[in-house]
Amino acid sequence: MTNTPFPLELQNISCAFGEGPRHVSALNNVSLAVNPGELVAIMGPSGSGKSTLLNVAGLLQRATSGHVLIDGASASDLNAKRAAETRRRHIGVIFQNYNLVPTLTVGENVGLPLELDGKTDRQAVAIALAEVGLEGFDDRFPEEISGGQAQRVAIARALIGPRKILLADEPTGALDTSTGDAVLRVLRQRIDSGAAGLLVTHEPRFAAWADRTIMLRDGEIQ
Ligand SMILES: Nc1ncnc2c1ncn2[C@@H]1O[C@H](COP(=O)(O)OP(=O)(O)OP(=O)(O)O)[C@@H](O)[C@H]1O
Repeated sequence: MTNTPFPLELQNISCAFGEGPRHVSALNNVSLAVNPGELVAIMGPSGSGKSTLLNVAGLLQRATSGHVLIDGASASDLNAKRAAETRRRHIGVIFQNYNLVPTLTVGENVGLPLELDGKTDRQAVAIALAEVGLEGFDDRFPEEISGGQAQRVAIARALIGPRKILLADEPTGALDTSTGDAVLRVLRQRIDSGAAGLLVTHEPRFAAWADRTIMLRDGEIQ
């Protein structure tokens, strides 16, 4: 019998920045496996390595040592182009800052991951925008919407297409309580339909949406 691989697995990840007196060990031998349909909250004090862990899992930051496995295949040594392709096809990342492209409309921003893969799909864009409560916003530009709406556009962009891994770094930061809950509900629905997720949050109230919580301290799982 073969074991089904985890959608996302981190094996013995260490990540250091800087040299000499500027050396910082952000992550120290962190291992974590996430099942399909599982949302794992990552909590811990400021500077404990939460964002670094998310960036390594999202192939945005290379670990100093250890492996990132996606569906059992090593993704740690991909070059930048292959890492970007893998991210676009399999991983949705919601950043603390929204990273919307100012010269593209809301609809174009949301559809960008599909567009880059040559798969324009206006219907998928409309569905993703409706999921975050922004139907009809397609033709607005980022400067014409509020901070909370921009955050929801970024979430729609992260959710579009069949992403098997969803990574969210304080996704509720700029949102009022009820909109924050609505966003978590959308994330939770995607997880319940089979995606694997990591959610960095400072708020126990939002961590309560996760199936389990890991605590980081000084780059180590407690
Ligand atoms: N690019 C970088 N260069 C140098 N040091 C970095 C870099 N990125 C992170 N660090 C350091 O690594 C450690 C972990 O940072 P990280 O951003 O992962 O923490 P965090 O838990 O997400 O913090 P916060 O809750 O404040 O966002 C910190 O000491 C930080 O200063």
